[in-house]
Parts: sequence; structure tokens; C-alpha cells
Amino acid sequence: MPELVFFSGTMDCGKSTLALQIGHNRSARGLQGLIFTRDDRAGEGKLSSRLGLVTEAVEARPEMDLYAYVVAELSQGGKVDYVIVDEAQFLAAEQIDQLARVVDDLELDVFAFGITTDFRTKLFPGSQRLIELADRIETLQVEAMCWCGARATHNARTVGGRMVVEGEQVVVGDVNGPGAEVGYEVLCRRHHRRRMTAAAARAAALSPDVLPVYAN
Ligand SMILES: Nc1ncnc2c1ncn2[C@@H]1O[C@H](COP(=O)(O)OP(=O)(O)O)[C@@H](O)[C@H]1O
Ligand SMILES: Cc1cn([C@H]2C[C@H](O)[C@@H](COP(=O)(O)O)O2)c(=O)[nH]c1=O
Repeated sequence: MPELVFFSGTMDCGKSTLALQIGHNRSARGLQGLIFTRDDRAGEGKLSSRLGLVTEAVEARPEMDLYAYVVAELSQGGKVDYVIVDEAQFLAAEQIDQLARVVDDLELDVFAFGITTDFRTKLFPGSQRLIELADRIETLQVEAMCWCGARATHNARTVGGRMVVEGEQVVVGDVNGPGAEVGYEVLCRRHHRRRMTAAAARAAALSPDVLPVYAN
């Protein structure tokens, strides 16, 4: 039975790597995948992993009907055995509905990869719809870690090195990006709530007399 599967996790937990591995294993058996992505850090029409692998992909623009795209590929004689979607959090809710239709009407597996929540701990529209519609939600096995050693469950955004909780939902960027004005860091919930990034923790450790003051 074909499935809509949502592979979710924080930033930097290996989602794109797994997407590439699924594609590799299937193509080794002669299956042809259609790969969508949106706003990958490596640029338009790319699916890239921090392990250095990158592959060509179809940029899923906001206005694009993904179901119609797959149907057009098939009707022009193209072979599509399954569909991979990276950065699925950036898709519109209607585009996730279109992917569900690919599974149900075209009987193709769709593997979607994305982060669930943004830097404010709010669901992205695409992730929300995937949680609502997916046959299966898989949490990645390789856990990203907070600086404290706990499992990282949340994504923090930093601007000029300081954690922020207001701003545009979508700002493409990376973790461990020294020098970047906007960066990201994965944290456990406790430290996300306390706005305690690794840098803030180091600064607090250097001032042991100062008790931390939390926003709430
Ligand atoms: N130099 C490295 N050596 C081994 N593993 C690495 C290295 N750099 C990154 N990784 C692995 O790659 C993961 C990030 O993979 P990626 O697919 O880009 O993540 P995501 O798509 O979830 O943001 C890291 O969690 C880590 O496990
Ligand atoms: C938390 C958060 C992230 N983003 C962006 C930053 C990256 O470009 C992607 C996530 O990519 P990854 O492969 O999972 O590392 O999402 C954003 O735009 N807004 C956010 O709140």
C-alpha cells in the first residue's frame, strides 16, 4: 500500500541525508524517483546534505501544483516510481494535500522530510498539514544534541549571535555558521525556553556571580 510518510526532526539531524539514501537505494534497484525541494541552502533545484552529497531536484515553487506536475511527467512518458520532498515544512498546506493525492490516486509512495517547528516553536504550515495527513510520521534515529548533552528537540534562531523569538518565519540559514548574521542552533526545550544558547551558557559560566534572569 503506498504511503505518505513524514520524516521529521530538528535541523541538522540527518533528514536530507536519509532522503538521499532512500533515493540511492531505490535507484540501485532501477526505480525512478521524482525529487522536490524548496529553498535548500545549496540553491534552487538542489537537495543537499551536510555530509557533502547533493542532487538535482525540482524546486517546488509556492504556486506549483505538485499533483499536476507528477501527472504531467507521467503523461509525457516519464517514469515516476516514488516521490521525495525535502524541506517540506516550506510547502503550502494545499501542496501537502496534492502530495496525499499522489499517494491515493497515482498509488506512489511519497517521502517528505522537514522540521516540524520554527524558531518560535510554532508549526510550519507544511509540517502541520503533514502531521494531519501522513500515514506515518517517523522521527529520525540520529538525535541532534543540545549543548547540555540532552536531546535537541527545538530550533533556535540567532541574530548577531543572540537568540531571537520574533521575526519572519522563513529565513534560510545554517547551524554552526560562524560569521553569518542569521544562524540557527538546536536546543533542548528547557534551554530553548530559557533562551540559553551555547554562547549564552559560556557567557553565564564566565560570570558565576550573576544569577540567570529568564523571560518566563
Ligand atoms: N563531518 C561529519 N562527519 C560525520 N557526520 C556528519 C558530519 N557533518 C555532518 N554530519 C552528520 O550529518 C547530519 C546532518 O545531515 P543533514 O542531512 O544535512 O541534516 P538535516 O537535513 O536534518 O538538516 C548531522 O546530524 C551529522 O550526523
Ligand atoms: C528553525 C527555522 C529554520 N528555517 C530554515 C533554515 C534552513 O534553511 C531550513 C532547515 O533546513 P535543515 O536542512 O533542516 O537544516 O529552514 C527557517 O526558515 N525558519 C525557522 O524558524
